[in-house]
Amino acid sequence: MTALSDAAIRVRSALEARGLETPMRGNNLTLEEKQSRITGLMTEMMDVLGLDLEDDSLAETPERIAKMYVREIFSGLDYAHFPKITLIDNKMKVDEMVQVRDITLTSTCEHHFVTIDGTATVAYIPRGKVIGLSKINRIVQFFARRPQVQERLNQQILVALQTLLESDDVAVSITATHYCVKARGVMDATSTTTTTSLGGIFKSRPDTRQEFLSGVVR
Ligand SMILES: Nc1nc2c(ncn2[C@@H]2O[C@H](COP(=O)(O)OP(=O)(O)OP(=O)(O)O)[C@@H](O)[C@H]2O)c(=O)[nH]1
Ligand SMILES: [Zn+2]
Repeated sequence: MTALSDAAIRVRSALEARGLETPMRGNNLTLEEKQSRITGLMTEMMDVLGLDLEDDSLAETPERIAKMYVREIFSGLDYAHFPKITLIDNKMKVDEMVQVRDITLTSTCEHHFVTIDGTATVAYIPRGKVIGLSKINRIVQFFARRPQVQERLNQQILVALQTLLESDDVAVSITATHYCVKARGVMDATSTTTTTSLGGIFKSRPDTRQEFLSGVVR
């Protein structure tokens, strides 16, 4: 088993303490065991649907789906995949907002297991440390690679960054299309959902809040 990084352990504890962790019971299965179990279950599901698993196009679908779940779209359930975090001392004494806009976000709705397709905007006010820019995108991706509801995803990214930066002054907003709304059910092809979580002075100071939100709403 891979040892978890200090960053991963601290982020997981912070989420647990706030009741924001994804509901997980965990188990001792290895990646290979998970893949093999899901392959069997997908084979059964396709069989129940009456599909011909001997067809050359369908034969490997159960295995493909299992690999996709475990190693790609649900890989964020395992903190062994938490990104390596680079923090540097704020020697340049930045004290204004750093804002990263339009971070690509692809997640999966936990109610229907279909795609959530959107973007995230993240901002923070540097205190003692500055975080490597790409690490913000990687943290967004890590939590997106779980079955999610957008509200929890938004909060998990916020708390992860607050924990790593040791500062409350972080803001996160996500705008996304839910394919469970667009491609089935209510079949609304145009609506998008925006969620926002504000911490520290983003919440308490109207001008800071406004500066962040003006970068989100175009
Ligand atoms: N708050 C929230 N709701 C979500 C999210 N993703 C999907 N949902 C909603 O979860 C709800 C599940 O409702 P149910 O009535 O159990 O499911 P359903 O019968 O498939 O409902 P319809 O989607 O209305 O057909 C739906 O209203 C979805 O739109 C999300 O990220 N946040
Ligand atoms: Zn859904």
